[in-house]
Amino acid sequence: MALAVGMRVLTRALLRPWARGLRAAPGRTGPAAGGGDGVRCFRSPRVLVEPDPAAGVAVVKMRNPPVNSLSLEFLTELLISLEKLENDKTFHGIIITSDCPGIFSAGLDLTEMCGRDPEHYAEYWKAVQEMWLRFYLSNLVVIAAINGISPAGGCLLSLTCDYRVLANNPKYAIGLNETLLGIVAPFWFKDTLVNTIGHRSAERALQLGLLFPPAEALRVGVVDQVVPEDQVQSTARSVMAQWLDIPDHARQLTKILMRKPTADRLLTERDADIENFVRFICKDSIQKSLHAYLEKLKQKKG
Ligand SMILES: CC/C=C\C/C=C\CCCC/C=C/C(=O)SCCNC(=O)CCNC(=O)[C@H](O)C(C)(C)COP(=O)(O)OP(=O)(O)OC[C@H]1O[C@@H](n2cnc3c(N)ncnc32)[C@H](O)[C@@H]1OP(=O)(O)O
Repeated sequence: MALAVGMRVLTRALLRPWARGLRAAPGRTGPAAGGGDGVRCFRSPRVLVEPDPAAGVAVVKMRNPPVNSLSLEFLTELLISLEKLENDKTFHGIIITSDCPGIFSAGLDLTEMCGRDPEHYAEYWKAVQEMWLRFYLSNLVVIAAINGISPAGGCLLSLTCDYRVLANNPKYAIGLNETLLGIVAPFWFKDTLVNTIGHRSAERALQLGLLFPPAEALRVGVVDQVVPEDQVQSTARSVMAQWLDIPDHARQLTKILMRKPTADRLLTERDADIENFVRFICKDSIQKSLHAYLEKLKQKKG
């Protein structure tokens, strides 16, 4: 228990000033209808939290249209929602899913990594690290109900969860496809994938930038279950019930035992990782590839 408490104190201490600022800002987040049972539901412009207090579960819906790209503001709102749910003893599990049809998350927001200054890149990267740390080490059971395509950072967010349910739709794919953009998945992205699918499969997937369609994602282990699209949420709910049957303290400590060594690697190298990112992303060649990639996305529309 002391270990679990220690980890929570540590991760809380890591909450960035940008998050503290936003938390204090009136009107950005606030209590909304949660029923007459005293349970509060928190909303923010890009995150909709639907609480089910009787089950001890909240559904966190990402709604940052058009593609749920993980912008600085969106990451901040996600972290604040997670923290509020963790601090509310009513909740033992969350289901993270998308409110944008066909897209779970398009990953990191490319516009945060293009044409900005080094200070911005550093701030953004710290927020990405924070998202990974907070979700990966959350004391809650976190289940991803993946109802759309989930490349790169979207896949990373799913990989932080305890269980992944993917909709069986041939248009959906999931994976760390960074090399296709000419960029390199950082060591903690890689570690998370290795912990999920093993070294050999991760090496192949990372070098080739593979985006796995549902059947392959299940075969390689990037997801735990593939179900018809209309059963993603209900499956996530029944899996959640099974996880919540386990005594919470034993499950939480086991989670920390499994994940702490991976998280510690980033925690001890956090500043160096930010410096590496800023150095890498500021390179002319990288900026050119990212600009070209964004242009290609825009031109796709015709
Ligand atoms: C040595 C190493 C040291 C340090 C580390 C250094 C490196 C960096 C590591 C960085 C890791 C990066 C992780 C990432 O997540 S990068 C992002 C990867 N994401 C993708 O490749 C997905 C891109 N998007 C798509 O493929 C499609 O948009 C998608 C999701 C299939 C949806 O398709 P569709 O419905 O047709 O929608 P559009 O393509 O038309 O897109 C609509 C609109 O959204 C914009 N957009 C899409 N994706 C992003 C994004 N990730 N960020 C920002 N904006 C995005 C797109 O441009 C369109 O904009 P418009 O203005 O035209 O409406």
